[in-house]
Amino acid sequence: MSNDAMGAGGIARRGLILILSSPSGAGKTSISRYLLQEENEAQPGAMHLSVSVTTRPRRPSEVDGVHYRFLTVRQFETLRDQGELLEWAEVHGNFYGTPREPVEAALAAGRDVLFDIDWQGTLQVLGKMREDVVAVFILPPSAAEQRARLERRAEDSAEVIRRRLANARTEIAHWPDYDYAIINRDLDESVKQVRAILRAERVRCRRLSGLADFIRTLDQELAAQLD
Ligand SMILES: Nc1nc2c(ncn2[C@@H]2O[C@H](COP(=O)(O)OP(=O)(O)O)[C@@H](O)[C@H]2O)c(=O)[nH]1
Ligand SMILES: Nc1ncnc2c1ncn2[C@@H]1O[C@H](COP(=O)(O)OP(=O)(O)O)[C@@H](O)[C@H]1O
Repeated sequence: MSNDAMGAGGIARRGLILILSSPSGAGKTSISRYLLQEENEAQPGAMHLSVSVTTRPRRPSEVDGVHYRFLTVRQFETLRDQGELLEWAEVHGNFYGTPREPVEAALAAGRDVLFDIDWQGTLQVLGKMREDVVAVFILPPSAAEQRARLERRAEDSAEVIRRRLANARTEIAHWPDYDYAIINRDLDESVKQVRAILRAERVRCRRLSGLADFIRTLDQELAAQLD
């Protein structure tokens, strides 16, 4: 495929970067999973997940290379120092970063790319690629529900859960940096809302790289009709 995928009505468009951020336990990983599944069922290959690198320990349910690439601090620093990360941050005492090359390849192939990154990474990507980014903030319905979700997930120690809840206060303060906010009460409803955002953002005029040609042709047709 060329640099641009086909947008609505067969008009070529650029891929976009969809960022989902949330305090831990709000549900962004769950939303991402269903979103990817539904989008790629609707149009195979439409959406690519950016798999981050991290120095945090792997959770029992996670697969290396699928959910994250798990690295030592030394390996992480090498990638970062070689300029291979589009953005990176320290979150909850561990390093996380987005490998640059797979993102560039996906966008160049006209695919949309999903990022699950925190507010620090979001600011870096906004600084570099604002026009391509749609940033969505996912929030839990309440602090009690957020804690209950982290406890039900049962993949982190009590100490790790405490730290994540403490960091949530800093994270939610960054809501003004985002384009959209979703309160994740019902998972299906939240996935629907993200898909509605995507649907609209895909037909933003500035993403429709084929629009100028389409309008030129339309204008010529109109002129010919009036001759
Ligand atoms: N800046 C940045 N943040 C990331 C990246 N990958 C994950 N994160 C964020 O790091 C935080 C912790 O993620 P994780 O350890 O998976 O815990 P969870 O949020 O409780 O599922 C979340 O806010 C993620 O969005 C990345 O590549 N860059
Ligand atoms: N809308 C929801 N209602 C109830 N439980 C949810 C909802 N969304 C996610 N969960 C559950 O809450 C826990 C945390 O969700 P997860 O997607 O891992 O959050 P995050 O990636 O934001 O840390 C998981 O056990 C998940 O199944």
